[in-house]
Amino acid sequence: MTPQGTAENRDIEFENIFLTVKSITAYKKIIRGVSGKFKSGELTAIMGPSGAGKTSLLNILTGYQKSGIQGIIKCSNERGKKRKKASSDYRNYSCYILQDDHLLDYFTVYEIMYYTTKLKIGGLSREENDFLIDDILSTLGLIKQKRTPCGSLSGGQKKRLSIALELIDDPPIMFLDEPTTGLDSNSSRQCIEMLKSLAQKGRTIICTIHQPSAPLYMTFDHVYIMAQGKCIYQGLPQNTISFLASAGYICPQYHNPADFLMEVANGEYGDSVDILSLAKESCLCKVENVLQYDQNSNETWKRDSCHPSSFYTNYSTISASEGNFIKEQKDKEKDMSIEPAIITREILLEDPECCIRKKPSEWTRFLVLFQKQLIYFYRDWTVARIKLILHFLVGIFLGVTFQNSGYNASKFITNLSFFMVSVVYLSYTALMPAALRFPSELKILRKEHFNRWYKLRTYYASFLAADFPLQILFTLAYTIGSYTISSQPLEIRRFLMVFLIHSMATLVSAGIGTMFGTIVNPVNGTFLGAILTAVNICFGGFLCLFPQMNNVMYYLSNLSYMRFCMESILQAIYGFNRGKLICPEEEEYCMFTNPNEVLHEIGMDECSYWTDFGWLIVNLLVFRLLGYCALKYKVK
Ligand SMILES: Nc1ncnc2c1ncn2[C@@H]1O[C@H](COP(=O)(O)OP(=O)(O)OP(=O)(O)O)[C@@H](O)[C@H]1O
Repeated sequence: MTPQGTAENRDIEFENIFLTVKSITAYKKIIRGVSGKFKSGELTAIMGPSGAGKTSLLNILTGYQKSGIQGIIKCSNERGKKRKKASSDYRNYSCYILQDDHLLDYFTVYEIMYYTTKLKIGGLSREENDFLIDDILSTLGLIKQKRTPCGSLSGGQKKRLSIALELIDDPPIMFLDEPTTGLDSNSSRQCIEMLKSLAQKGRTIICTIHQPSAPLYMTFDHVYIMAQGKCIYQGLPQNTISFLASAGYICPQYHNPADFLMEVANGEYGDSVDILSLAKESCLCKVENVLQYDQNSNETWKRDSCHPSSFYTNYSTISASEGNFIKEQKDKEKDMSIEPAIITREILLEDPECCIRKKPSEWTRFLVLFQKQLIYFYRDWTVARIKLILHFLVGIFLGVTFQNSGYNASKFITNLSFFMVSVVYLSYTALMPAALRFPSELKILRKEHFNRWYKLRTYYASFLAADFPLQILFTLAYTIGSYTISSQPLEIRRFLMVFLIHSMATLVSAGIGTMFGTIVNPVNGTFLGAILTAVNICFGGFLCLFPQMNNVMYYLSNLSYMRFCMESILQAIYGFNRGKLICPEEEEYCMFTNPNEVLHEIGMDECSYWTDFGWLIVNLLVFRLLGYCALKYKVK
């Protein structure tokens, strides 16, 4: 139940990892044949100058980066009983805490922990759930902030909360990208000490870090130093200075070894990367050779054998052939296929089921996510309340503007304008927020989905289930005022038919917004959405009447959801045996008093309300499906 001490021991070993990415003009090698081993029970720091490839390596090890990789990653448990598994299984035992903390500001620490526990672990009672939450929050020193909204937490507290969320299902392997970035030295120390205590309980913890202070550097059990996509040192932090000295780089007295290492890696003492990576290679070779003779060797011995004094001798003998070695390495890199290959992952697992807590069903997750969405809508007053009030006020405003147009035969053109304006208003106000919403939530979604909190389709279904009623509520707020004040026929049936089509216009355009906003960036998403809406308006059958459209445009108008909206609304208003329109006494002449003549004049007399409604349903399904596909593509 508790997070402490229950993690399965798993080591991570990787060999000859290469990463090639395609930039705009050419292929670029980011990681150049790195190997290493990160042991369970240890806190490992991946360090190096900016651009060294730390995050790229972490992305490869976590499975976040999937293309352009070559090499082997092995994950084994304590006893190392071999068992092959697919790469997705490897991820089942790890979590990845990204550099930025993507948290929902409107939830308190307890609430976010509560819902995440519900998403990750099935079958817990409320008491068990609360016990687990308190235990984790106490471990991470967040118990006092239990009722604090996430948006009000400090940077360090947010980082700890991100870790706490991933500790809920007690992953044996944890990856953290720069957990101390943005923290002051005291918070950085607390964070690293907390990670170290978690590692001591058997977890494999790997993090990237930028230039730690000297005491912090010595806190790590293992450091892995990178420069220019290569590993230049791996081992105990305490051995760094003597390792560098053996390679000819003498650390000045009282100088932070981590700083000195970075200076060397940055080339401040000449081109050192190849020399150091060669030095490190020879050190490792020596360790491996000796290990072959002594299978019972323990870890301390292994590290000692990597001590520079023993290494130095070895390095001297190899340095004569240094040029050849470096050339060999470069040739090896050239030989690597430019076309990215998929990485081979070999998983060595004892019993994969034993360390996984019971997962909740997707239905349970759906309910939890649905509840979360509703709370979010309720708490962010800009999402629901302000929109509801504005829709109501705008409905009244437009109703007054188009007053009496509903029954007045002399104002039938004005009445057509009223419905066109209504459909356009509802479309724009649904499309724009939808185009902006997912891009802003994509990072949270990506993190949670990557760490297996839920399936994407579960999230999407819960979003739709919470969003649809809200959109329909907004539409109702608009329709009530505008319909009655503009004097449309006061018949429940006709009102409901218009309301239904207004709702469809809202839901279809929100689907278009989601699709565009997800595929391209928010700026382009709103731009494309605005263009599509403008084209749709032209095909609505009012600005350009269908009888006056050429054949090609008329058939193209079948692609416009606004055409179906206008046809069905005008059928609901003027069709279904409506009585004659009133021609006021002050008017000398009314062209049409018969509603059928109005429909005939605009070429909509042969339309069917329910057929048009059916086409709107098709539009809705198509755009929502495309929105889901776009989201899936972006998240993956
Ligand atoms: N998709 C990509 N296309 C082109 N270059 C890339 C791509 N991804 C990473 N790089 C380059 O690879 C190098 C390593 O990037 P990475 O983010 O791994 O570095 P880092 O060591 O984590 O740096 P920092 O400490 O600044 O975060 C950088 O020079 C970066 O510009």
